[in-house]
This record gives sequence, structure tokens and C-alpha cells, in this order.
Amino acid sequence: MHRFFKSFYYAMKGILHGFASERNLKFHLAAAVLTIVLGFLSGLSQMEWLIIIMLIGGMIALELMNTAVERAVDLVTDEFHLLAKQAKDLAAGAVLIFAIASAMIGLIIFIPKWFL
Ligand SMILES: Nc1ncnc2c1ncn2[C@@H]1O[C@H](COP(=O)(O)OP(=O)(O)OP(=O)(O)O)[C@@H](O)[C@H]1O
Repeated sequence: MHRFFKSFYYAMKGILHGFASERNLKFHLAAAVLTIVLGFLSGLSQMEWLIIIMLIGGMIALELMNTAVERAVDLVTDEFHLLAKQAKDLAAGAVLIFAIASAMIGLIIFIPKWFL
């Protein structure tokens, strides 16, 4: 049990470090708060809330993983290296794909509530 709480403690430290140091994570947090406020104003269904929670959680988790890749690459080299570039660009690409999919799903959920 002690090990479990220690892992939880370090995971929380990682999350806090991510939000404190990464501009993108601050942006995602602001977008998440805005989405939740809009969700309450729009009267989302239970299923819509489940989707929104999954998207917000997935987006933040993916951005934390992207930051971890950046840190790991920077630890290995601070010189230009094609593999370092590919690793960072691939991780950033994963974030971008999830962000685009999230934005599209968000529009599909919210547009009918406000404009149709
Ligand atoms: N060691 C490296 N070798 C080659 N290319 C690199 C290297 N480090 C970074 N790059 C390139 O520069 C881009 C930006 O890298 P950087 O580490 O500044 O991350 P970032 O996308 O600006 O993220 P953040 O704003 O969170 O720091 C990478 O996507 C990659 O294409």
C-alpha cells in the first residue's frame, strides 16, 4: 500500500510540474474549464458528458506524455539529431491529431445546442 501511495505522489508531482512548466498544458486546462462551463450552460446529456470527460482527460494525458518525450529526448542530446527531431515531431503529431478530433467532436456536440 505504501508503494501505491508513493507512485500516486510522484504521478501528482508530474502532473503539477507539467502544468507549472508547459504553456500548452495551461492552454488545455483553460480550454477544459471553458468546455465544462459551456457544458453546464448547454445542459449536456449523460453520454455527452462521458465523451467530454474522455476527451479532456485524453488531451491532458497525451500532452503530459508529449512533455515526457521532450524531456527524455533533451536528456539524451542537446545537439541536432534526426531521431530526436522525429521523436518530438511524432509525439507532437499525436497531440495534434487528438486535438483536431476533440475539436470536431466538441463542435458536433455543441453546435446543435446553440445554433440549431
Ligand atoms: N535535439 C533536437 N534535434 C533535432 N530537432 C530538434 C531537437 N530538439 C527539438 N527539435 C525540433 O524542434 C521542435 C521543437 O522542439 P522543442 O523541444 O522546443 O519543443 P516544443 O514543440 O517547442 O515544445 P515546448 O513549447 O513544450 O517546449 C521539435 O518538434 C523538433 O522538430
